[in-house]
Parts: sequence; structure tokens; C-alpha cells
Amino acid sequence: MKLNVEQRRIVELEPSGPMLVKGVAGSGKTTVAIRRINFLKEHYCHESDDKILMVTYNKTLLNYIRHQYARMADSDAESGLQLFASDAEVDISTIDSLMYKEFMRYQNRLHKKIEIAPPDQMHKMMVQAIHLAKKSYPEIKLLSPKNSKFLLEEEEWMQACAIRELETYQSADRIGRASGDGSTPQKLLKNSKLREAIFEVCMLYKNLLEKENLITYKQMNLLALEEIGRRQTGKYTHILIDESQDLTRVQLEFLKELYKEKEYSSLMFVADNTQSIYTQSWLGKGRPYTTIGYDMSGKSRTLSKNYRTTTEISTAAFHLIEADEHIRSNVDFVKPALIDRHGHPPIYRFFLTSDQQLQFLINEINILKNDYALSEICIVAKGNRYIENVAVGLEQAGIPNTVLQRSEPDFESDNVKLVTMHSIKGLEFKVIFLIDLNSGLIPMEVYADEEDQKTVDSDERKLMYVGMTRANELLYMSSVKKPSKFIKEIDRKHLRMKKDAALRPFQSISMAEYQLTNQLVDLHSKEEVIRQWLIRELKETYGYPLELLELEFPVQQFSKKGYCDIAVLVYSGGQASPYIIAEVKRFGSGTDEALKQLKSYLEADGRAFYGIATDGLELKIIDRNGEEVQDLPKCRAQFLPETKNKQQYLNLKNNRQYEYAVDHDEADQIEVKESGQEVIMQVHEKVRVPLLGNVAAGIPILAAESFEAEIYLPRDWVVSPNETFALTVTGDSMTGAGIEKGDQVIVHQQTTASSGDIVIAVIDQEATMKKYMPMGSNILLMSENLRTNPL
Ligand SMILES: Nc1ncnc2c1ncn2[C@@H]1O[C@H](COP(=O)(O)OP(=O)(O)OP(=O)(O)O)[C@@H](O)[C@H]1O
Repeated sequence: MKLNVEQRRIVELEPSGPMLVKGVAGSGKTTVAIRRINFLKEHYCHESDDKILMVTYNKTLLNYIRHQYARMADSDAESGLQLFASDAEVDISTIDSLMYKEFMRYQNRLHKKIEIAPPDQMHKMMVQAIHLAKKSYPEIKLLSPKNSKFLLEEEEWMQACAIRELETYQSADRIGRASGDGSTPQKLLKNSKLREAIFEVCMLYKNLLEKENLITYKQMNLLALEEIGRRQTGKYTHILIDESQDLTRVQLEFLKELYKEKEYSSLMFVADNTQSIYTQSWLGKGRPYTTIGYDMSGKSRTLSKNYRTTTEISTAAFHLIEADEHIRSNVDFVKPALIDRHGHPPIYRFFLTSDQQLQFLINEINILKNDYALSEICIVAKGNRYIENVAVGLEQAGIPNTVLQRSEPDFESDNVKLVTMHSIKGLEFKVIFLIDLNSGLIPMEVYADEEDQKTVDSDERKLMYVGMTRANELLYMSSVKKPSKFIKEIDRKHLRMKKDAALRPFQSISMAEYQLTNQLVDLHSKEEVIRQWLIRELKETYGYPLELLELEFPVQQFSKKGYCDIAVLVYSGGQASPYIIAEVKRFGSGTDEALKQLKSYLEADGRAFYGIATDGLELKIIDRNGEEVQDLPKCRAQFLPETKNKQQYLNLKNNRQYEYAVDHDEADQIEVKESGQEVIMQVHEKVRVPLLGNVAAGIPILAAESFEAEIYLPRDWVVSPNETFALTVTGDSMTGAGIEKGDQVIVHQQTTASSGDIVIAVIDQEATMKKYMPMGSNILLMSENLRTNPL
């Protein structure tokens, strides 16, 4: 893999203390960090005590990085694998294991044997602490066993933020934490009796655990920090921290203690705040680096190109995240730059039951098996419970699978992986199924208070974003019973209903927007909303204008007449005849009946080519023989009563004029015919060419991000698509050559020109279109309009 310029620059930056590498999902942050290890090792590790530490978030990630390098076939693999071999200079470790080791040191020093408290004990101790504290604070309503979950989380948050004193808690901005669990009417005001009481509960809780020789993870982290502080021994000359947006304050301070400052040492934070998914994250919640003692001004680098996912998946994922003002306004928010890697838009399905969802997974995986190894497929859900259920179902259907456990994840064996959204951070798979994106589950609807719920929404939105951005090629999303509100926020134009069909998922249409109402008898029928959605799809996705659509189209079946719900009529030789017919049923009522009707209509009429049956959930497309096909054809220019979207192309080289019809943006064909001729040349490939602006607008920059629009051309007409762009003509200096104001000219970017070529020349920062005429050592730029003079 060849790093891009910015990535290489970061890898080879001269170390100068703390620095921040931020970037969008899949922009190569981890890749860069790993490559930098070798660079640092070679150039900035010359003293005998120099060592490098790379910190990963969890064990799944650590093993995953190892697995990625083992798979790579080029020199990266060797350099990567060397890192994982036992190496005196480089340690790669998870933050948890580093802190646990320090905690063990603490125990050994004091000859203590402390155990991590199991959840039921934690709950029991908290309830005891609440009762004890209630004696001193009888008026504080929050001190009730029913709020034990909230108080346990509050205690954890305090520990994670290194809040040890009442005064600190009284004045703390509880960033990332909501005020209560809905049952607590009051906000946790600063310097209040309420905070004092909560602090007291937390102290009592800690003491109760201590008496039993128990400790929580977060308390253990704090002890580890204190222990390492006692030793005061910086160990590593260079530290690289992956996923640093999700570390707690205590974890960050612990790593600071491990850092050995030297003239050439470095501390690299690798972060993407958009992927910060834990309440206790310190920096990911937007706190400045100064809160941990570092000034990052002028020390941050940004990676914005997403290499992992296709443009279609990134666009949908970004659409989700962009809807949250809170996330967008974060100082470290990075807007992704899309690379030109196109693929299938995300597929979204809605199911009435979990069984239907499972059946869909089984069917789809059985089809995907032809193109993908099972190990390239991963199913992701919010909670373990949902994953376990699917794992059992897949097993019964004969699809081998593994639930990726935190401890020993196995990426090698050829089976489908199942993992929670939290644990998939940093990983990637070719195919991702994000399941159970259900209302109430993501985001969790826990707070009555709107502001509190917004805090939860932001975190959960990021979680779903993390899930979506794990897919290399294909992303499936599904909901059961009621879709998550996040799904509704993603514009339907970014989603599809089936893998190989252009149809977008069902979306309810308000009655005010119903089309073809003059042909309707009952606006209120339950089928109508499905029909209206399909009408919209036929129009917007497949390009069939409403004039071609007829509702309740009669089909003569022997002696009786049937009426199909929609017929798409197309023109041939001035005559309209049905091309596609559709049967719709009530939402979720199944398609069997509709399919049966369709087949009989297709047989009886004999003219239509395609049939479509849907209930908004299921979709079946068949051909006139009743065989299932993947998709419907899009509307083509010759289907229309008079040709639409016709464009004229003048080839200035051979002075021939052509006509071509672009049916639709997503059509993969362009039909071309020479003007005045009847013969159509089929051109099977089309290319997109960016329209960069107008000729007079200055120097055209051929950068993917900056174009106004795209125009489509037959591939054969373009020498090299990557070096071709279009400009709109603004003046009339070339009218003599047939180029009029308002025309679009197709330009090939090249460094040389031949005499007589029409060129876009840039003179004094201004672009102009002229005829190129070299005259000895001078160049004459000629207009082709008698009224203008040569330059
Ligand atoms: N310059 C590049 N050319 C091609 N592929 C690249 C390049 N840089 C990174 N990649 C690939 O992009 C994918 C994402 O890289 P990586 O995991 O390092 O990104 P990341 O920024 O750490 O992602 P995330 O934050 O989402 O975990 C990997 O498959 C990696 O191999």
C-alpha cells in the first residue's frame, strides 16, 4: 500500500513532543501510527534506554492489527510483523493491560489481594451505600435504590475523571453525563447539597467494596495511576495512542507518566472525535488538550480521505453524523473528502419480526457466499443479547459463525463474525450487517429531559456511525418492529432496498404528496401508500415520467377483466403499450398473492416485459416468463413519446455532429447517433466528466471536490477520463469554430498542443479559449471571431 503525501508526512515528522493526528473513519490513522513506529525506531531510538509504546484500545483491536499485517502481501507485512515479534525496543499493548500490570505492582507492594467486583456485588454495595447515606441526607430524593444504576454510573464517571475531592466534584462540568434517569427531576447543580450527597454515597460505596477486598475497573485504574506516580519513572521515549478519543482522563494521565521526555521524544495522539462512543471519554467529548497539560496549537495534522469505504457508504454515514449540530461543532470535527471508489449504496430493510430478520440474514449470506469468504462478513448489533440470538439461528441454518470475544478474537477461521457496535471500533470487514437498528434501542430512549436525551443521542449516533464505517464494500442495515429515528434521518436517496436493485426503501408518503390522484378512487386505502411510494420510485429512481404511468390498468383475462395497480406504458412506433406492471399489497402483508396475480396478468396481456410485486417490505421483480430478476430497467429515451434529454455533440476534430441521449444519471448506457442518421450506435460504457465552471472563471483545477456538476460522455470519446473536464463557454470569441456562448466544451488536460488546436490557455491567472498558433518563438492565440483580435 502506498501512503498518500499527508500520511507519509506524518509518518516521517520529526518528533517534537505531543502531537495530534485526527481524521475521519478509515483515513489510515492506525496505518500511519504503525508505519511511524518503524520510522521512529530507525531514526529516533539511538540511546540504549529508548523505547517505543503503541497503545491500542482493546485486545480485539490489537489482534486485529496483527491479523491485518499477516494478511498483507507487500513489504508492509514484513515491517508490521516485525513489530509484533518480541522486540526490546517496541511494546504494543492495550491500555487495560498496561494499567492492570501497574495495579498488580500496587498489590505486590502492599501484599494485598484485591479482586474485581462482579456486577451483582457492585449493585448490592451501592444499595447499602444509598441506605447509609440516606441517614445523613434524608431530604435528598435521589438517594433511593431505584437510582442505583445512575449512581453506579456517576461513581464510575467520577473515578474515570480522577475526581477525588468533594470540591472538585462540586465544580465539575459533567460533560458526557446526563442529569438523571428521568426519575430525578432536579439537575445536578454545581455546589449543591445534592452533589454533596452523591459524593458521600460514592465514598461509602468505595469503602464497602474495600472491606470485601473488591474494586471496580475504574477504581483500579485510579490506583494504577497513583502507583505509577509513586515510581516516577518515565519509560518510553515515544508513545503512540490509537483511538485516544475514547480514553478516560485517568488513562491519559497514566500514559503521560509513562512518557519519557527527551529532546527527540514524541507523544502522538491518534483520534477521531466523531467516533468517541463512551460517556467517560475525556478528549472525545470536546475537552481541550490543555486539560491534560498539552498545547496542541500548530501540532495537529488531519487526514480526511476515507480509504476504507465506498463513496456511497461514506456519504450515507456522514449524512447521519452531520445531522447532529453538537458533533459538527466540535473543534476536532473533520469533514471527509470522498475518494473516487464507487460501490453499492447501503441496503436498508425493515422487518416485522426478529425471525424475518434472521431469515433475511441467512438468505443473504448464502447468496454472498458465492462472492465473499464467510470470514469477510460481520454482523454487528448494539447489544450482546441480539448477537447471541442471531449466532444460534445461523448455526441452526448451517452457517458457521464466531462471536468475537474481547479476550481471544479469532479473525483467521472462515466463519461469519458477530460483534457488538462498541467492540467493532477500529476493525473493518468487506460486508457488514448492522442489525436491530430499532426504535428505543438505538438511540436508547432513557431521559424525559430533552437536553439529557440529546447527550445520549449524540453518543449513540456516533456508535452507529462507527458501525456503518466498518464496511469495505457492502453495508446492510435492518430494523425490527420500529426503525430507529436515525434511519429516518438518512436521506432515502442514499439507501437501497435490495442488493442488486436500484429501488430505495419504503418510505411513507403524505397524502398531500400523492401523485396521479385524478386516477384514484380511494385515497385512504391501505394499499395506496405503498402504490404511491412505488410511483415515486418509478419516477425518481427509474426515470419513468408520470405521463407514462397508468393506475388500475385493465388486463383482459379471457372473459373477465382484471386491473393491475400500476402499468408503465412505453412508446414504440408512436404506440403505447404496457412495459412494466405492478401489484401492491398492504404494508407487511406479504407478496405471494400479488405475485400470483402478476403472473396471470403477464400471461394474459402478453405485452408487458416486467412485473413487480411489493408490500413495502418485500420486493419481487419478475420477467414475462415469471422468472425472478434482480432489477427493473431504467427509462430510456426511446420509450418516451418524443425524445427527451437529447444533447448535441460537435466533434471539432472531424466536424461531425452527434446526438446522444442520457436517460438518467444512473443509466449505464448512452445511446449515440450521428445527426441526420437513423442508425444508433450503442455505447456501453459511460464516463463522468466534472464540469469545473466557466472558461472565464480562472484557472480550472481538476480536483474531485470542486466541480459544479458532472456530465456524462461515451467512454470512447474521452482520451483519459481522469484528465478530462468540461467548462461552460461564456464569451463569443470562438463562434467561428462553432462554439457558442453557453455551450459546454470538453477539455483534455495536457502539457503540449499542436498548431491549430483549440486550447484553454492561462494568461496572467486568467483562462481563455483560443486557437493555438506557434509562430517561431512566439505563440499566437487566435480567436475565431472576426470581431476579436489575436492575443
Ligand atoms: N494510502 C492508502 N492507500 C490505500 N489504502 C489505504 C491507505 N491508507 C489506509 N488505507 C486502508 O484504509 C483502511 C483504513 O485504514 P486504518 O484502519 O488505518 O484507518 P483509521 O483511520 O485508523 O480508521 P478508523 O478510525 O475508522 O478505525 C485500511 O484497510 C487501510 O489498509
